[in-house]
Amino acid sequence: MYLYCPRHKLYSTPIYHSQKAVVTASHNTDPMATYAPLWLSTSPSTLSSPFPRVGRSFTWLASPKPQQVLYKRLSNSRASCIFRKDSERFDGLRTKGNGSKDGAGETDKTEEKSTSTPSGPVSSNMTEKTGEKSTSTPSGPVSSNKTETTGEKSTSTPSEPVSSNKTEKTGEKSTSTPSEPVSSTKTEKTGEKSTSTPSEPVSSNKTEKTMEKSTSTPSEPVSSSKTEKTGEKSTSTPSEPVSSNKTEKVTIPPPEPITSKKTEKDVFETEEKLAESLAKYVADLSKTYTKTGGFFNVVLSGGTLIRSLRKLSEPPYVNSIEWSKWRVFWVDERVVPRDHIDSNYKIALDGLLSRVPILLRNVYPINDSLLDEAAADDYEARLKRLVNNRVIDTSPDSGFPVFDLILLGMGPDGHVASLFPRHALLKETQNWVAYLDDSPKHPPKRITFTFPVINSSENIAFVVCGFSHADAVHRALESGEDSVVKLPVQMISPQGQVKWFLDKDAASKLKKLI
Ligand SMILES: O=C(O)[C@H](O)[C@@H](O)[C@H](O)[C@H](O)COP(=O)(O)O
Repeated sequence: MYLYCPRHKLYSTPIYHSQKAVVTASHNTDPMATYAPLWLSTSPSTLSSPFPRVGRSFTWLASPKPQQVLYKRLSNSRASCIFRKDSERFDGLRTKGNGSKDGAGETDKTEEKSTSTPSGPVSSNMTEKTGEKSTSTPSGPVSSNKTETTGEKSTSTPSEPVSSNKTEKTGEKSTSTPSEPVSSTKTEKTGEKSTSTPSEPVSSNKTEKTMEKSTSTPSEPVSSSKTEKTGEKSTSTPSEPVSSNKTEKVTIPPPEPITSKKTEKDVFETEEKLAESLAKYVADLSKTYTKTGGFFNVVLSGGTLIRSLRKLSEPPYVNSIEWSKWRVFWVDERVVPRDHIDSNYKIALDGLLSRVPILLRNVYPINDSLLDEAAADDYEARLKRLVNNRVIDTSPDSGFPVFDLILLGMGPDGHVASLFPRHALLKETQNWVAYLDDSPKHPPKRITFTFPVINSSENIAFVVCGFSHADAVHRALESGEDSVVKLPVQMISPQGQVKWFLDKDAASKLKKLI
């Protein structure tokens, strides 16, 4: 099923059978503003009845084979339909950039070419391939595809044009079932349901490095438990046509009613077993996001997290993961030179990235020639260029960047990233990246993602080991809404999935294990 705007000869998102849509109001500057799309009951030649007016809802008819999906799923389970000319590529698509020097941290010349660096939250049109239906709960992309528009230049000779208007991701869902945890908890909250089908294994990405064959079998976490919470989620849509000076979008609730955002926690007997399960989780997500050409935008923390990711640099994952499709960012970073012992980039490079065939060009450390606030501003501007070039998704709701996976540690005081208890940055709601020079954890000067960015992530995984974290883990997972002063970790409430990887010590003060 397509939406079609006869006035602008624009096709739109193919819609699945029985989906409902509501046309909301639009900016009159928007080429689609004046007209809601005309429904195509079968193919462009047989247009269905005149299109509904703004504000009315209507049901998609039977669905012919969709061509291209052009919508971004909104965080509250609506998807805004963004049309494109049936014969034209996306405007703003870059031809293959001349790229920049390979190597981590080199400014990507094509990044620089983007004309605008959005000031606040960014909304951008995205290419979306069909998100195939899944029956399972979302852990993979809610629906996020990115047109590859920057010269994502590989360090190896690209076998195909590095940048094209090729779409990169399908809304595929991982079929990952983590190795049986001894305990894991699933908390159901209202959220969004992905509708992608379980992904098939991607072709393995042969690594240039040979590693000893690992004989380890996926680990058995100590315990796991699932609890269900339900809640209403508003999918408010304008009841009245809104004045014509707003952006008109077709908002499409998902084919099925929204379901739950899950918080899972797996507890493992040892850190070794945690590391094995964490590697499988990350590899499964990578497979989901990189299937049929998508990229996997991963965000790392500092601290002991990297050590727990070590299994990714061993077979089978070092060979099976499509590392060339990984892009790596940092949720926080110390404002020190990249080769400094305190640098999270150095920790990750030494502990993981130098051991896997990742393209260093797809690794985005901070610009270590900048100090203080400038380092944060620069990283934020860089992210916005990548968003503008459709390398990173944005949440159509909030305009903040949407990463596929953010891997977080947590301090004993409940800090996450470099967001510390009672710090002013906990209240930051506009900037994507903030600077602080009073970190209670050494070193004092850092940059950090803010909560709006962290909470826009499609998947968040906490990796926490050690008895010293047990109190904060208990407060994060069991203190509920009643705690007067929230720890930073309690302010993590993403639209996507949250999974906790805990060793027994860190989970030792949890009441509900099974
Ligand atoms: O740059 C940092 O320091 C980290 O990003 C920080 O947020 C870390 O993840 C926690 O402090 C947990 O650190 P440990 O895992 O070492 O306890």
